Amino acid sequence: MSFPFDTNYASLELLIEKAKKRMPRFAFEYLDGGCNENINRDRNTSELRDVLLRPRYLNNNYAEANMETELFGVKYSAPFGISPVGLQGLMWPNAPEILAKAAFKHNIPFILSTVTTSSLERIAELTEGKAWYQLYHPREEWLRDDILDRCEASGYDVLCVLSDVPTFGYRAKEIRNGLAMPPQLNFRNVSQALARPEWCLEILKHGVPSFKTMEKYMDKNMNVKQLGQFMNSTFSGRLNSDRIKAIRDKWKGKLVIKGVASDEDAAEAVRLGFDGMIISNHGGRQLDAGESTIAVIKEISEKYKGQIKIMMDSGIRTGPDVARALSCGAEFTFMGRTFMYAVGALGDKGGDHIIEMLKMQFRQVMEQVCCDTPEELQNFRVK
Ligand SMILES: Cc1cc2nc3c(=O)[nH]c(=O)nc-3n(C[C@H](O)[C@H](O)[C@H](O)COP(=O)(O)O)c2cc1C
Repeated sequence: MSFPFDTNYASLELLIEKAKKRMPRFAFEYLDGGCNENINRDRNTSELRDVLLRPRYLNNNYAEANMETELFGVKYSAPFGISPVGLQGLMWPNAPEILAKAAFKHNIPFILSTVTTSSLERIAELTEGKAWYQLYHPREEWLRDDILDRCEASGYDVLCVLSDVPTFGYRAKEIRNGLAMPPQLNFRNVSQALARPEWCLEILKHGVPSFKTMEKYMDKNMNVKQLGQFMNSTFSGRLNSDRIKAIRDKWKGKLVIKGVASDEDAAEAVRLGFDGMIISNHGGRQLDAGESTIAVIKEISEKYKGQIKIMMDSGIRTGPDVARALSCGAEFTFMGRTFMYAVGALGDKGGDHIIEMLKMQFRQVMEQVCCDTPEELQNFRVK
């Protein structure tokens, strides 16, 4: 049997091990951490893995697994995509471009974060307008409108508004490492970076990462501390229905809310006219006392199906995890850390590698349970 990925890294555990050796410690901890005691980060995956599927082996009519999944009028090659992640270029230089290119090649959605290190124009160009854009809601209306105009001009069809960062979660390692806002360059960070020569070489090649989409609004001579203050004051503010209505009125494309983690917010998302919602708790990085997303989706998927597209992220790591989430009512899934671990481990090759691996794992689950299409997975869940 031939494998379309590097068999030395045939599991996520192996990729994580490698990424840990190649990324500076502060960057790995930024990626890997949840908040507070990391309880909800771990609960997301452990409760997801309590979901069981029942295989059917004696079926004369089974043809083959078709992973294609339609979402907002686009047929994707698999029911998973790449969640928005901030500061990607700090974790591995050029990471947003590496992942956007891989997503485009494999025909899966890539969501670009407002606070990552490539500009929305560059990613639109690389993906021929197929990427989605995630909006951190700015305090100023003119700034929000300018970003939306840029998204429209660049050809984005799907706008994803983030709801779950009214304030930052308490992330002790980020605070210690100087990555909380305002960020600080300290001796420890510099020595951790110097201990990772491949990362340093890539930084030399691609330049020091910066908030590329936001550069237009920033003073060029800002030092790191001023930059932190700028980001803090620009994005502080809780999302509310007035702010959402203004976006809904202006944005002509599909509108998705990310960060729904309760029945009440799901009802509000439907009422406010969103086309889709991502059941997400930011990978357990915001509310450590929160529920896992699989618990939430089980509760709400039946209730809102058909009224709004229901997607899910947080805690999904593998092909079987994608299948578990779909079996509980998710119509599409996203992953954040999984893709970044792969890029940390394998650099330019990481995006391609992990997508091929996830596809193979997911297809294999479909074949085992004897399921033709992803949406049928619900019929195979052990209740
Ligand atoms: C390091 C890191 C940075 C993130 N930055 C953002 C961001 O800028 N915008 C956003 O909407 N979500 C952000 N998220 C949350 C992800 O979009 C996603 O919800 C989460 O990673 C899903 O959980 P998983 O990592 O367990 O797959 C971030 C997550 C991580 C791990």
